Amino acid sequence: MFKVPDHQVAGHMAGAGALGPLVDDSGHFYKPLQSDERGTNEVAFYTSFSTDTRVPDQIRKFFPVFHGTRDLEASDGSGMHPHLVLEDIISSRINPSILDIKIGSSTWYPEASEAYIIKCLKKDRETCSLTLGFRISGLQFYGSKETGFWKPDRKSVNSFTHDDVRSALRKFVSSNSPTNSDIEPDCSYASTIYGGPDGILAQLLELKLWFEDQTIFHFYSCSVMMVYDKESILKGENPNPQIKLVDFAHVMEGKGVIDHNFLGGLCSLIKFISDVVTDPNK
Ligand SMILES: Nc1ncnc2c1ncn2[C@@H]1O[C@H](COP(=O)(O)OP(=O)(O)OP(=O)(O)O)[C@@H](O)[C@H]1O
Ligand SMILES: O=P(O)(O)O[C@@H]1[C@H](O)[C@H](O)[C@@H](OP(=O)(O)O)[C@H](OP(=O)(O)O)[C@H]1O
Repeated sequence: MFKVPDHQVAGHMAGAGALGPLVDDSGHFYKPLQSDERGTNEVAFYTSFSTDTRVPDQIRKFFPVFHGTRDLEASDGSGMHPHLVLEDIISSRINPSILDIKIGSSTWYPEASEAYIIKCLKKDRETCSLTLGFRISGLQFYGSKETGFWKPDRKSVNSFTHDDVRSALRKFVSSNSPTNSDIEPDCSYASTIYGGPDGILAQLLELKLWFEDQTIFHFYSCSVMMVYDKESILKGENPNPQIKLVDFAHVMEGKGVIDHNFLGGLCSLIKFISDVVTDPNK
């Protein structure tokens, strides 16, 4: 039985007459192929990535597992449509806190059309991408049974300033309510979620090491998803903080050159997160 995902935070969403992803009970996430070259490009990326022996095994855990493509009844009611069949990186979690962070100061690739470059550059300028090297694309933070989720709409997230980004990265790991802007985030989960040998910072640093070396792919407009279960912390269980890369519609060949656009953004994100870990009371 296919349904609209409960916890999607960004991107094209399924809805009345809108084409968007679906999930089922088997732990799969079905992303409809976008009708232009974005769809075929994303399939080509997953196909080549999953068979490329140059990709180290320990790096594969940062990508959703790819199970090919499948024709499904599209969410917009337009009939059968091809979908990427991906590992659902969220569905096994209860009340997950999620951040979708689009990496790179430039979301457009050099070979793109003038019209596409203009569209992306406008967005990169209006958001934090150009100045920070990344922008928050979407988020949902779990507060408690009483407050539920903080899930600001797309327009508010796109207008985040540097201070808003800093504050969001603190709220993500705080025990107090994310919805109440008068309360200073306490960052009391910073060491559990960001820090430690299995924390988000360690994972980002491992990914960075690969990006310092790999010249196979250039990941334009790709996101790092960060996710954990806040309720598990409250129960004294492992909140299982994880990063995963998603959205490969604009991955280009690296042609022997490092992906300095992605690497720069990743370094900037790492610095923001290390600041929270080093000085949670700032
Ligand atoms: N494998 C996955 N498992 C679970 N959720 C996912 C997965 N991939 C993506 N998502 C959810 O869907 C959202 C959008 O994903 P993605 O960026 O791939 O879509 P898109 O429509 O191409 O986005 P955009 O409009 O930014 O290009 C993510 O923010 C996340 O909430
Ligand atoms: O950041 P927002 O406000 O969610 O805006 C979307 C975002 O910039 C996507 O990256 C873009 O898809 P591409 O990267 O694939 O171009 C999409 O274009 P679209 O509406 O033309 O699909 C935008 O709507």
